[in-house]
Amino acid sequence: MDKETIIAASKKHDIVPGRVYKYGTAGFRMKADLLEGVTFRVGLLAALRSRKLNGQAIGVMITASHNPAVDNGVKIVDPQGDMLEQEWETYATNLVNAPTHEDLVDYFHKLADALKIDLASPGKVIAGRDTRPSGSTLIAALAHSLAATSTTYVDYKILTTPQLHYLTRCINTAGTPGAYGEVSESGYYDKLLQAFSRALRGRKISGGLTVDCANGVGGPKLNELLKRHDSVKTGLKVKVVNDDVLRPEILNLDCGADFVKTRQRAPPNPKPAPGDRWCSLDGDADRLIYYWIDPETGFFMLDGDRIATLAASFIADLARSAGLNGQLRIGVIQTAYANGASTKYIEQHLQLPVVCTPTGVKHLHHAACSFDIGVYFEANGHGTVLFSATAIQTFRTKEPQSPAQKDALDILSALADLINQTVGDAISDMLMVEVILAHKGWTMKDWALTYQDLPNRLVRVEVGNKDLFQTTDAERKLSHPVGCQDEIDKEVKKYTNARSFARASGTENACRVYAEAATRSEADELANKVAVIVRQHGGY
Ligand SMILES: CC(=O)N[C@H]1[C@@H](OP(=O)(O)O)O[C@H](CO)[C@@H](O)[C@@H]1O
Ligand SMILES: [Mg+2]
Repeated sequence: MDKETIIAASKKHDIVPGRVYKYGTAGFRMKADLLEGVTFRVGLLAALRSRKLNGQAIGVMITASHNPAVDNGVKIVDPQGDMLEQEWETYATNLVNAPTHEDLVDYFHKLADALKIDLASPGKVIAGRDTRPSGSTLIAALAHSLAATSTTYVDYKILTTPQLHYLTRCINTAGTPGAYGEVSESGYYDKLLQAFSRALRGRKISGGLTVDCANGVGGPKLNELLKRHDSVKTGLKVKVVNDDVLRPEILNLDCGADFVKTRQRAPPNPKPAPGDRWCSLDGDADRLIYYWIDPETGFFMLDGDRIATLAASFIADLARSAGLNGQLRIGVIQTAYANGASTKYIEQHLQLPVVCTPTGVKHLHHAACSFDIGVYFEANGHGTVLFSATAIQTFRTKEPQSPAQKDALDILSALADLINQTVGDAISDMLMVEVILAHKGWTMKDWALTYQDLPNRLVRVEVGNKDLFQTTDAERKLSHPVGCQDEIDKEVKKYTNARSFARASGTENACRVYAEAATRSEADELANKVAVIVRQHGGY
C-alpha cells in the first residue's frame, strides 16, 4: 500500500486540529463539519480490520442517531454485525488523532506490522448513512480512503443503523450454514415480514398503531416495509407520522424516541388521541418507545424496561409450553438506568436472572451472549433478544409432544428470525411487540398494569471536567472523586425506596444523575441534591 497515495488522499480530508477525538459509546459523534477527516481515517481502520479478519466485510455507519441535525457520527460494525471489538476502539482513537498526515500513515503501517496484517491481501467495507445531508460529504471521504488502500467498497446509501448491521452479517455468512439472510435491503424486509407472519400463527393484531419516525431514516424504511406488508392477513394497520426527511432541520425535533423518553411525554405534533397505541423510533431507527394516552390518567410510557419485561415473560412462557423447562438459560440484561420496579418484577415475578452492565449496548450485548436466550434493553428503548445457536437448533429439531408444544416451538423459531440478532432494531422490535400483544390479547392498559414504575428523574449536569468521575459496580457507584459517593449515599438514605447514581456521559460533555424514589417529588428532590454534589466535585 503506497504511502504517498494515502498521504495525498488524506490531505484532501484533514482533521480539524487542536481537538481530541475519541471513539466513544457510539463511535465518533460531534458537529458534522468536524467529521470529514475523522471519517477518512475511520476508513483506514476499517481497511485494516477487514484484512485482519481474512477479508471479511466490515460495516461503516454514518449517523448521529437522536442528536440534532447539525451533528453526525461514524461507527464501525464487525463482521457478525456486532459492534467493533473494544481493543480496536483504541486503535481508532489513535489513528484519528495522528497530528500530521505522515504520522497517520506511519501509525497505519505500525498497526499493520504489530497486528501482523498483510496489506497486500484483499479487504472489503460496506457503508450506509442516515438522512442527514452532511452524510454525503462523509461518505465521499470514506470512499476516498478505501480507494487509497485498494479496499473493495459497497455503498448501500441510505439505511437504518440496524439494516447496515444486518447486511454486514448477511455478506459474511452468505453460503454458510449460519447464513443470516439475503444480502439486500429488500431481503431484510422479506425476512422480517415472513417471520412476523409465522410468529403470529394466524392470530390477528387489533387496533391501529401510529409510528412517529423522528423525521429520520426510519420513516422511508418503515414505508418500504409496509409496501410489502399484507395488513389484511396480519391485522396490523400502521399510520406513519413524522416521516418528513426532506426538511433536515426537523430531524429529532420535538419528536422521536429520545424526546418521548427524556421529556416523558408524547410528541406535540401530531397529538395522540386518548386510547391510541403509539410508538416512536429515534433518528437512525435503533430505539423504540411505546406509549398511549390513558383516557383516565393521561400519557403512559412503555420504555425499554417494559419491552424487555414483555419479551422476557412471553419467551419464558413459550419455552415452558414447548417443554424446554430448565433446558435453556433465559436471562435479562439491564443497566443502572433500568427502573428498580422492572428489575424486581423480572427477578421476583418472572423468576428470571438479571445482569446489570455499564451503559452502552455493546456491554449488554456481550452479557446477553452468555445466555441461551438473552433479553437486553436499555431503558431508552435500545435493545434486542439474542438466541444462541443451541436455542435455535432446539426450536428447529425438538420433536413436539403435543400440538401446544409444536405451536410454541414454531413461534420461538419465528421470533429468532423476526428479532434482529445483530443489534437493537426499532422496526424489528416493534413487530415483536405487536406479535406478543396479539398472542397475549393485551391492550396497552394490560401491558401497563404488569408493574408500577418508581418515579424517576434523569438530570444532565455540566461540570468543569467530567473525566474526574470514575465508576465501579457497573456504574452504580463512583470511585472518584474521592468522597463524592459518600455524600450521595447520605442523601439517598433520607428517602424511601430510593436509589441514585452519577456518571460521566460517554456521548456528551456532561455528567448524568439518575434518581428514583417512592414519590415524584422525592425523586426530583433527590436528583437535584445529587446534581449539586456532582457539580461541587466537578472541577472548573
Ligand atoms: C442514560 C442514557 O440514555 N444514556 C445513553 C447515551 O449514553 P451516555 O454515555 O449516557 O451519554 O447514549 C448511548 C448511545 O446511544 C446509549 O447507549 C445510552 O443509553
Ligand atoms: Mg439510535
